[in-house]
Amino acid sequence: MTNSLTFAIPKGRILDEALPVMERARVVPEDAFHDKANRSLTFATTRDDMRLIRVRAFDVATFVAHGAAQMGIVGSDVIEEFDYADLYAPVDLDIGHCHLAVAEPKGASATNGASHLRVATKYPNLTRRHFERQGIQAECVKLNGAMEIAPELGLAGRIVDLVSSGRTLKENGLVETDHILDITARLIVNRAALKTDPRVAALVEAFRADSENRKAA
Ligand SMILES: Nc1ncnc2c1ncn2[C@@H]1O[C@H](COP(=O)(O)OP(=O)(O)OP(=O)(O)O)[C@@H](O)[C@H]1O
Ligand SMILES: O=P(O)(O)OC[C@H]1O[C@H](OP(=O)(O)OP(=O)(O)O)[C@H](O)[C@@H]1O
Repeated sequence: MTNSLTFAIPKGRILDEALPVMERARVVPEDAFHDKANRSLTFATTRDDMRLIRVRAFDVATFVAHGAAQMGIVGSDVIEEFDYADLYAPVDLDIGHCHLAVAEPKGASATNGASHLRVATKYPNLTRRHFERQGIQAECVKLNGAMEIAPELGLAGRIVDLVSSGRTLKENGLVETDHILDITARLIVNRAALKTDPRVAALVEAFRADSENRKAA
């Protein structure tokens, strides 16, 4: 067998939408992958030259950028936050729709006139860039989840986080004040692998063709 391809996918919420897209590109995990009790992180696929790894969303980009995985699926939020030069995102998969937003406690108007702000977020780079464009220096407090409780506990006056239905903000007494970035999940590939391994290029074409078929339908 030739050297194996490694395809990285996030373990959380994109997964359900990603699996049918992957299946149409003939990337199909073994049955054990669907067993919630299974603690394995590596899974065989129906291709004997490909395996899947299931990792955290931010780590998908890291594995692919370093060539430890040749390709993967991840939200454009993660791609933009890291901005890895070795990562190429050739196909918008039109799944995992959400947006990145600034939010603050209802009635606070905390950003008015300030030149320096404290912001709780999982996205310090995107946050700093967003506020820099407004001439504001953002001091970021890095959290990995549950950003929405930070203002109430005095950790930061506002948050930058993903919003989909808006329910999490509402149920935590926050309102959106700025829409930063629309987000969808993308196919990502390692640039060197794309140049040197024709199987990677063929898979990119399979995902691209599926995406175009869906757009045309
Ligand atoms: N509310 C949402 N609606 C739609 N897509 C979302 C939403 N929240 C996050 N996403 C997308 O899903 C990705 C997170 O995927 P996932 O839940 O698999 O992450 P994870 O690996 O479980 O994250 P964590 O590191 O928090 O454990 C985000 O990067 C974003 O692209
Ligand atoms: O607008 P909504 O539809 O309410 O979705 C927004 C929530 O979804 C994401 O969290 P997720 O559920 O992925 O959990 P996390 O805190 O572990 O990231 C995000 O961080 C928000 O908390």
